[in-house]
Amino acid sequence: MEKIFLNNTLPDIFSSETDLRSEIWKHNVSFERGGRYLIEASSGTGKSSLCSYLYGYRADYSGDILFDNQKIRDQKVSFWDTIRSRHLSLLFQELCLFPELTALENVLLKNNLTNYKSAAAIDDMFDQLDIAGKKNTLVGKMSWGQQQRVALIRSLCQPFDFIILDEPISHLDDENARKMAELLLHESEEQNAGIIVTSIGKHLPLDYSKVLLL
Ligand SMILES: Nc1ncnc2c1ncn2[C@@H]1O[C@H](COP(=O)(O)OP(=O)(O)OP(=O)(O)O)[C@@H](O)[C@H]1O
Repeated sequence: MEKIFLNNTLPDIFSSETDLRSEIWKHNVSFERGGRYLIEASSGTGKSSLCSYLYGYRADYSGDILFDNQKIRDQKVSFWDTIRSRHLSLLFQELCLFPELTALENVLLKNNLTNYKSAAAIDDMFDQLDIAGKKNTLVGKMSWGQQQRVALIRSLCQPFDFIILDEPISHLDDENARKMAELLLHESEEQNAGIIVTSIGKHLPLDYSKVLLL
């Protein structure tokens, strides 16, 4: 996938809104593979809705969203299976890790779908994010900031053309945010992938090619 295109897209819930200041809703917006995009949002402007639309969980919007030239509305489960395992990775704001599994088990669940990363490469990522000692800890017993790092590692354990990160550093200090950005950038450059980050506060420190207000 080379391009994600939003064509006059608007969540149904905002259809009667007369004071939209968004640079995304009701606009034509392109996210290009290889680009780095920051979406700055205030609470309630539809950040989670946008992520749900792009990941195929919801379609309560007007206008269109296209992956390359293909509209994503009404696509079959098999389309989304391929997209989610090979083309688009999402780090959920709520992380969606399994608390009753260890950090490593959570990561392997994803990696086993494509065997994209070797065991050594996964170990390296735990090292780089300073949570090597937590690999065998149950996620339910980890802090939220530690869980955010596990969720990033999991999101990198698949091939992708684009990666979407929904408020990835809300619970991280600057040093850990920097380490996360470094790992993300390295992995994305290897795949020439596009990065889309949302933020309502602290920004993941990247050299963004475009900043858009939601
Ligand atoms: N599953 C849903 N179906 C329909 N409308 C929804 C759904 N979830 C949220 N909304 C509505 O969409 C609007 C935007 O909500 P959304 O959760 O996308 O915002 P957000 O920018 O992510 O907010 P926050 O940063 O506070 O989490 C809200 O008015 C909300 O009521």
